Amino acid sequence: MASLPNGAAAASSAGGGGAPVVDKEVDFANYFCTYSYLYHQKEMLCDRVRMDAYHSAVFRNAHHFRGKVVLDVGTGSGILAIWSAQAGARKVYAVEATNMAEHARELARANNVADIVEVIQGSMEDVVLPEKVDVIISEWMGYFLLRESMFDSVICARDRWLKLDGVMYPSHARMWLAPIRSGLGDKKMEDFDITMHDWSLFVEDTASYYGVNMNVLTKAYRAEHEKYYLRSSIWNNLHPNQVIGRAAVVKEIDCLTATVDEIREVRAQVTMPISQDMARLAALAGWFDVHFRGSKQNPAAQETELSTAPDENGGTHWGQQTADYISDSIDERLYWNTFN
Ligand SMILES: C[S@@+](CC[C@H](N)C(=O)[O-])C[C@H]1O[C@@H](n2cnc3c(N)ncnc32)[C@H](O)[C@@H]1O
Repeated sequence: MASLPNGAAAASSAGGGGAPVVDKEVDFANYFCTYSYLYHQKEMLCDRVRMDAYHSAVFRNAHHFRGKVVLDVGTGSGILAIWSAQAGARKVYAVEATNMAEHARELARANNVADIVEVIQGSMEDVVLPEKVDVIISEWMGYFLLRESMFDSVICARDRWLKLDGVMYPSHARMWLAPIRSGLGDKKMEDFDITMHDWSLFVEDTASYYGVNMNVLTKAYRAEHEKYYLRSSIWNNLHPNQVIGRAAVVKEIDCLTATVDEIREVRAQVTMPISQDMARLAALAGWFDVHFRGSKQNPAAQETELSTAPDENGGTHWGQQTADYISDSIDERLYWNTFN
């Protein structure tokens, strides 16, 4: 989960927790920082669609967990590790980069699984486990699936620690795009015009009050705001009736075999016929789903799906990412928001 709609990672003054223990670059530090707050973990724990999907996936497939060794990548509050233990795992390594690890430890103790769940505080990339694992479970998905790049850490964990016949939870992921109608594009355009008008007043005032002409910076200011208002996708929670044509899969990922190179860039040629009469194409919306199918050798007894598609019942905290269909650079805007 990313920290805030539209991926704006920010620490809140609410909640406890402390500084992250990993020393990464600045935005990476911000990213980890939010996860050290209980309020933020609670947001994820309150997403019923997300919770129900993982809960069903684990308990309907307890045979994958019974007597097995499990690795939970990014355990956060420890919820997936605790479920794994309750489903019968012999040992669960629960790795968490932030100080949330201490709360996860506390929670495991309070739920009587501390003898099974071993919480390890550290970056997954650096952690050394004493053994290989049968199952890797992780909730690594960001906006439009790849926003946080946490899947890189899962791939790293898989390549280092998963047994050859091991299982990934989730096992598969897909990215979707669909044509939509929305008033958001017009609103963004309006906001952009207001911002530029405000700038011209600022330029006039600075010249008349302080004797310096700022107009030479207008072009740069416009470019900066074009990127913010017009060339980045935004978070949205769409109603299904805003989807005006057929959605298309733009990327399918097998979590057991995917490589970092494979997810570095997503390109697809798709056809999305508009099916609603009189509908104006305003934007494209992107979302994802993941599946829990086990593996070929070790299939799930019951497959589970977690979908973040537009849903009339409110959907998930991931919502959808929308990019206005106003120029030919839509792919660039989705790219920008997904990977930066
Ligand atoms: C989306 S949250 C999921 C938390 C919990 N598993 C759940 O489902 O509620 C991802 C968690 O992974 C942690 N995390 C992300 N990358 C990590 C890494 N490379 N090593 C260790 N922890 C990581 C974050 O700090 C965060 O707590």
